[in-house]
Amino acid sequence: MLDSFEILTTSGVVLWSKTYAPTSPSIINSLITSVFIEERTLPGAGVADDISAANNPPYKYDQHTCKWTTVKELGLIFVAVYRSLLHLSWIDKLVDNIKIIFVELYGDQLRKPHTTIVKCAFDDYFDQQIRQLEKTALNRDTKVAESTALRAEAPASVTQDFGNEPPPLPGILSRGASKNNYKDLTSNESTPIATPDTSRPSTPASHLLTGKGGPGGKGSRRARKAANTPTAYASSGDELQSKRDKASKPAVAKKGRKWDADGLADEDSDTPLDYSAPANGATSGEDEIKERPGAMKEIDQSSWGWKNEKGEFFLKDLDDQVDSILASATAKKTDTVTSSTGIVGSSISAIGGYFRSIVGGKTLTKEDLEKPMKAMEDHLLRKNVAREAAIRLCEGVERELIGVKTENFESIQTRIESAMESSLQKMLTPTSSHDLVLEINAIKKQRPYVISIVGVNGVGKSTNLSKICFFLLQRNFKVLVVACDTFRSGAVEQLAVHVRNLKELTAREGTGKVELYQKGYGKDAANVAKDAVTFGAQEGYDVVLIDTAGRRHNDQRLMSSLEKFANFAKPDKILMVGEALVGTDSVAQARNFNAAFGNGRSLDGFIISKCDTVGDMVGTLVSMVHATNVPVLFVGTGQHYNDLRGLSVQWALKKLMSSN
Ligand SMILES: Nc1nc2c(ncn2[C@@H]2O[C@H](COP(=O)(O)OP(=O)(O)OP(=O)(O)O)[C@@H](O)[C@H]2O)c(=O)[nH]1
Repeated sequence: MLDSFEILTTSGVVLWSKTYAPTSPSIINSLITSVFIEERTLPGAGVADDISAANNPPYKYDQHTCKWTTVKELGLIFVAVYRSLLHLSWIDKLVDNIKIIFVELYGDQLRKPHTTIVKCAFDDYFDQQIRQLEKTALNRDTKVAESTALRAEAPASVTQDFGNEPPPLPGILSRGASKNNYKDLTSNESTPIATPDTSRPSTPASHLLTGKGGPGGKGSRRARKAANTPTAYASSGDELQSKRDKASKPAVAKKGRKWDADGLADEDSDTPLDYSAPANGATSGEDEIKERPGAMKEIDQSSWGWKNEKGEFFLKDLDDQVDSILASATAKKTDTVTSSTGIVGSSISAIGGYFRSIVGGKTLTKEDLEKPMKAMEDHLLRKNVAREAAIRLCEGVERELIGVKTENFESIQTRIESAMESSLQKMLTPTSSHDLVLEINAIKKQRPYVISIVGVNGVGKSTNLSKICFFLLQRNFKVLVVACDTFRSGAVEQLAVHVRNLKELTAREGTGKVELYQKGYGKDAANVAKDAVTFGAQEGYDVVLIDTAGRRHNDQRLMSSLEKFANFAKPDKILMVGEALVGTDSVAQARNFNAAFGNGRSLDGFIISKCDTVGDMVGTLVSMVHATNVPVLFVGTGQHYNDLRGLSVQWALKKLMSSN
């Protein structure tokens, strides 16, 4: 458990702080005095070097430990204080990330001479990091728990090996892994800075900073949303809205909506969820939605999208901003490292290290490879690859290596690289061409090309459908977007917002044409899809893009309605969106969706969404392909309409083999 975090200048002025448990000011005062004022030599202390928190020795005082890092150029110190009894595996990452984010946000202001920041609204950014590191720690903990359970069944000689990763340790997780674990003892307001109370008394404040409050001072996205109280959201914003609504209303027992075998709502079972236009026959476009009070009319643009300097729309939130700050800092670091290495570079040395005991001139046997392959399997598990997929990949590598005569350590390492590369390549490379543009052009004169998007709830179906739509619009196609999520309240409006954004982009760029087809809620999705395809053909659309309701892959009833859907809509492509974050469940998700369409119909491809949020842990794409032999066609890399990429096997390989 973290007790407090402070950002202060080397002269002792506190720029920002957050306190979770009361701590004595003398802890940080003592750190400053010992390390920064008296410049006592601590082994490895890096005041002058801006080195990472992990490389600065912890400073211990009165049952507390301080982890810190510095930015010499700006004279800044970042300190986290926690009880020495605890081992917080994520603490160095927190300190380093906070340094990167703070410098990115306020660096320019701090560089200006004679500037004083009166108040800095950094709380949101700090909380975001705590949340994110908590989530990562939780994922790792779950994975290792699974791994440990499986190892318990393994022979005693097989020991658990975490490689370079520290084993999971109690910290945030030991307190229940909930985002409410921390009680903020400071107010919700950011800590005022540079006041006598918050300045460290032991040193002169030579470096007072003033200014307008930095980027955070403009108000967080969340704060703006709350202020605007919008009626519809383009992305998960509607979830926030519903949370606010719930909080402000007295609890009323809610009657469950009943669904029949086709996923249709029993009309009498509950209040209709239809907030869209009255379904008065074949409707297209968002105009009719607008006619309904409280639907689209009052949308405040700041609630659903941002515009960049060119005036282009994109969806963005705090997570996105922080991720891109950290990613660009990592990219700068990686550039320097990788410039002297190959695609995988030194990263594979983590696994190559297991071969050090094998001397040159030996012909490799299965026994020689047993330990290194186990290490490689663990490495892949840490990358979010499901166990059975990791085993299959390792078997491929093992097959290539057995019987190979070793020369020296370097040559084994190169062989592992190429064996793993070819094993991955075999798994990930589609066996037939999937050039969407070619396929659409081939049939567009006769009928529209029909694409439907399926997947579990919240994985990014609508967002990635919109990205595909944007891709098609840029290629001048005429696209009909169909709202077949007739189930979740707000889904139609959400899609309408995407269509409106895309229309605006299209109008500016003068390419393609897009309309929305929707029949509101509670209708049979298969019938809506069929009607939409007929409508699309009549109106000369090139592509019909169908969004569907999210469903749990193990919900028999909702999954069975996919068969009727496929029969009625007759899609040319059924694409499943799988979330990169999903982990081991990916195999079951992929298999169940692949088997749901009946009549020999199966999935045609995956879109792996949210790859930007998992760093190097892109194993989900391997797991899903392994489970089904269905190729990954696209990866989602963010929340902007152009954050969609075709799969590059080299990119996946580099991520999977890196030792981070
Ligand atoms: N960072 C990131 N976020 C994404 C990506 N794709 C989608 N999202 C976000 O994921 C959230 C859910 O996306 P939706 O498109 O609403 O998901 P959905 O599957 O249609 O949701 P349901 O209709 O409720 O099942 C939104 O906040 C999106 O902005 C991606 O590639 N990267």
